[in-house]
Amino acid sequence: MDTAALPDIRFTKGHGTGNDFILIEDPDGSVALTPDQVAALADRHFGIGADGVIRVVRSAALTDPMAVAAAQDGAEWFMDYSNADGSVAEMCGNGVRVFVHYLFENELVTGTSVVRVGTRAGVKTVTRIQDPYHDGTAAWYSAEMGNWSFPESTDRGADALVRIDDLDVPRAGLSVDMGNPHTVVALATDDELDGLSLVAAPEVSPTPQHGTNVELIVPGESAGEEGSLRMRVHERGVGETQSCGTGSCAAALAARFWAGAGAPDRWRVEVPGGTVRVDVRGQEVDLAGPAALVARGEVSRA
Ligand SMILES: N[C@@H](CCC[C@H](N)C(=O)O)C(=O)O
Repeated sequence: MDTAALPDIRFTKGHGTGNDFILIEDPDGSVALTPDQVAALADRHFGIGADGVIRVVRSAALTDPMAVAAAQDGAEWFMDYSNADGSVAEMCGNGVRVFVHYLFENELVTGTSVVRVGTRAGVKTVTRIQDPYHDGTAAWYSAEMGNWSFPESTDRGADALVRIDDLDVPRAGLSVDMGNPHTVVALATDDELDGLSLVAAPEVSPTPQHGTNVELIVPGESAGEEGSLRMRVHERGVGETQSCGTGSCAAALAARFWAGAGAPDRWRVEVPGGTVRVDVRGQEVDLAGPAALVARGEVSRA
């Protein structure tokens, strides 16, 4: 990492199901990193390494229209999220849980278990909850992710063709708008999912104007009212990651759509980095999962 290109900054490293982030606390909005600086920090060989960089900043300190709207809506804190390549994304489902965990652990918010967070995809309400799947000590949060949508053509169940290394023929994909763009592809077996290389970005046609995250899923057995699926993901602006929160929501919505009438509204999503839970509530969706902070440090030219 060329530290000369970076301001002196303190950082915290955190993750949600292995989707890892560098958090920079900047309450007054004085640390505006360039895309190159974000990419330098996130570089796994020459930097700290992360899937994304999150600035923890007061909504009122920014001029971004979404931050201005968040401040007017009473959301004190804004999640300023960038992908590892320095591109800005609208939303990060794992990131918003880690963000709220950071606020609590650093006493930037006290006396409540519910926080409303400004994001580029609108204000999200995040609540600390009990881990529904394990008896461990992991901190879990549920985020109201807001509205989702399929494209208008979805009555056919697919609206894109996706070419993936190691698969001979393109597969049908379903686009899901979670505030950020997703394309979900169902595969037939666990072996097919596990055997794929996701080093290269899957090619999606027609090419989405702003790119897309691509989720590969294998739906599993339902347990009572809860469906299940396994997922791997290639994230826009990052590459393959251990988990994607908005991607898990998109995957559950696609699996539920493909399963047809009577499909469950609750889905357990197994990703390489752990387990998250998705609840569909009509045109809205909630995402629950763990959040952890693992290290603190300082980037310094001294
Ligand atoms: N990992 C995130 C999604 C981050 C943004 C994504 N790469 C994009 O460009 O849309 C999540 O947990 O949702």
